[in-house]
Amino acid sequence: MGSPVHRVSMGDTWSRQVHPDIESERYKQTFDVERLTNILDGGAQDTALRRKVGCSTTASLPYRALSGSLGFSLQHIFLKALRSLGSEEQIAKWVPVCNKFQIIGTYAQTELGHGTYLQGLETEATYDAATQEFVVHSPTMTAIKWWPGDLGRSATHALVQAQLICSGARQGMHAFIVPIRSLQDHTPLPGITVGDIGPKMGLDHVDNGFLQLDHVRVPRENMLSRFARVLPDGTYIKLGTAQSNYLSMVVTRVELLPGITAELQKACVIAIRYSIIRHQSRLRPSEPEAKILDYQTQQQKLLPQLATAYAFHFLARSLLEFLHDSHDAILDRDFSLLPELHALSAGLKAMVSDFCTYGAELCRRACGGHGYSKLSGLPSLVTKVTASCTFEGENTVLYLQMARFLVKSYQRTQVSLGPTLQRSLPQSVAYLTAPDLARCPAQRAADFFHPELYTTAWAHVAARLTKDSVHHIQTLMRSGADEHEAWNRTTVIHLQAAKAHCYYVTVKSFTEALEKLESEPAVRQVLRRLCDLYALHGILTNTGDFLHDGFLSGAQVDMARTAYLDLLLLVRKDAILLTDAFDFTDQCLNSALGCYDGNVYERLFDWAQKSPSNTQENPAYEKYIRPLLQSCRSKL
Ligand SMILES: CCCCCCCCCC(=O)SCCNC(=O)CCNC(=O)[C@H](O)C(C)(C)COP(=O)(O)OP(=O)(O)OC[C@H]1O[C@@H](n2cnc3c(N)ncnc32)[C@H](O)[C@@H]1OP(=O)(O)O
Ligand SMILES: Cc1cc2nc3c(=O)[nH]c(=O)nc-3n(C[C@H](O)[C@H](O)[C@H](O)COP(=O)(O)OP(=O)(O)OC[C@H]3O[C@@H](n4cnc5c(N)ncnc54)[C@H](O)[C@@H]3O)c2cc1C
Repeated sequence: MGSPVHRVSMGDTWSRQVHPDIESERYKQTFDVERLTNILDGGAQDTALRRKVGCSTTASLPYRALSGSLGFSLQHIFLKALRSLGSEEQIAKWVPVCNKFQIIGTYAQTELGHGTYLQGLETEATYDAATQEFVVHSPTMTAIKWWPGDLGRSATHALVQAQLICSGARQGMHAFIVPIRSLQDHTPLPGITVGDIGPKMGLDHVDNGFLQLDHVRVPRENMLSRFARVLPDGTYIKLGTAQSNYLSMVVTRVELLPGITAELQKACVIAIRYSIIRHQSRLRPSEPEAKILDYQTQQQKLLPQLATAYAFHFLARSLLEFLHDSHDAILDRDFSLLPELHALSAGLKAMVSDFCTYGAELCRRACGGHGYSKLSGLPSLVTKVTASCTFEGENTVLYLQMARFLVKSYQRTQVSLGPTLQRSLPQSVAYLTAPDLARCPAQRAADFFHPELYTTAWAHVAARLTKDSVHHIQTLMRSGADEHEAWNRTTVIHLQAAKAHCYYVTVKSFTEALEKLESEPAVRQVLRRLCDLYALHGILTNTGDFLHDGFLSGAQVDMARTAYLDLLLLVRKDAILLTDAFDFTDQCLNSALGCYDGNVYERLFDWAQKSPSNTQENPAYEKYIRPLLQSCRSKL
């Protein structure tokens, strides 16, 4: 078993001596950090493998190690789309050349004029039976592909999502592999205009690009044909549903979750380690300046974020398991699980990216001025995770997809009650037919430490908001609105229902993960506190939803708050160990505030002196400052 990676630090002078403030936080080990790391990885062997790969590859290529941002991430998405949408023959042809990086792929779906509304995509792929080719074309300016990652300067091939036109009809969005640059000299191929879309808010290591296609011809075999086929004479054979070619987005949304969650985990590691080193003001006039993590408000800022980072780890694992269990069936064209999988992937990607963005920014602000310094690693982390609220589906739109699924599920309970329905409702919405608990049974604060109690509370609120949204639609339609207007005028309530449902799913997946840890009592206890904290933090930041119909009384909210504040003190004791368990190397954190050894000030000063503004000639002096000073002097 390799040495814990979080001790593989910057390798600079200060790595040799751990700061006493942070060292003392590691003495009292209430649980085995290495065991928790193993649990997060899925086992000791997985930890060893991750460390081996992580250290040998990223550390040996320093540019890759910085903040863990790897290049060519779209190759992975190109491959996933290929595996979801391609036939076995197409997979056999294209996957090996991708794996060997003989080609560099990107996923080109979004256009200048459309990102969300896929039915509005304008790029066309018209079948020419005479030559058995597709003519892929951007008919308008707004059809130009815009945003695909690695397209600006790197990709040689694009998986282009286009409206298929064959047998004289438009057949909807289909995927086509289009070579865009020469494999000999990387110049754009005939009919291809390609480049970078220019500066962005973050993700500077990714060359997001544009692609304009002028009647580019590709062979018939380049249309990914798992769910649809075009015969040599142009006959269109549909093998899936209207949304089959959306499958790659479902897969990507699920598989992005661990990476998005890792950004919040890193922000928590940096901010919590810094909050142990940073002393500021006094808790008692007679005492030395306090570690800022000893202020209750600092605990309230950071520790629920730490709980969220752990909650999302187990949520992502549970959704990945669901994807792996259902993906093969879907590839075999059994679409029975697809609606639930789509709804969960959409809603949970929206929630995880929303909360990770909010949490990373909260961690940054909790570090005061040094959190505004790029040397903290936090600003780049915040701008990077912010992008996840938009890419792979803009969050509002994705929450509404979840809401659509909740409404349809609830409507099913209205047409036929009875035991058969309970079995047939998808597992994630089974609570819609469960007997409703009108009132929370809590009698004292300690009752809120029972997962069953807070899971039921979340299910109650999610069910009420879903029913509320359906009744709102029905009321509007009775007053004369058509279904589309009624839907749109209810979307604010739909969003509330979708968010409550996503929070319920997360709480449930965390409690289920804990049930599997019976053989790890110490780790289970510390994770149980985080699960309690995550659930109660959600209740206390949405008390209105729980008070609304009297499910919780005011007195019970006070009990929940008492339990919550007690939890902050308990989790505070294990905070450093819980951040160590994520096992990020210092290179990956790329932060002067978050290093394992805690020597913050030495690194801030050292890194500042090494920053370009201190190591390069200052042209401003000769050009502006000296003339200014001289002109002012001459007037004295
Ligand atoms: C280090 C950094 C690494 C970064 C990597 C970043 C990579 C980013 C790559 C990208 O961003 S790729 C582009 C991603 N773009 C999107 O995600 C587009 C989002 N828009 C959509 O998914 C659809 O247009 C939308 C769901 C919003 C609407 O779909 P529709 O236009 O078909 O309409 P509608 O909402 O009426 O859905 C019709 C039916 O299809 C179903 N449906 C929609 N999307 C589906 C889907 N994906 N899978 C399965 N079913 C789906 C939907 O549930 C519904 O079923 P029911 O009629 O039974 O209710
Ligand atoms: C960093 C980054 C990387 C990306 N990488 C890729 C890539 O590799 N490949 C690729 O194809 N694309 C990529 N994209 C594009 C991304 O997928 C789109 O930006 C995203 O799907 C949103 O579409 P849009 O930009 O057209 O926004 P729009 O859909 O125009 O949304 C704008 C606003 O309108 C609202 N809105 C839109 N439709 C509705 C609706 N039906 N109901 C309510 N509100 C609505 C949205 O909520 C949002 O507030 C990337 C984007 C970013 C930021």
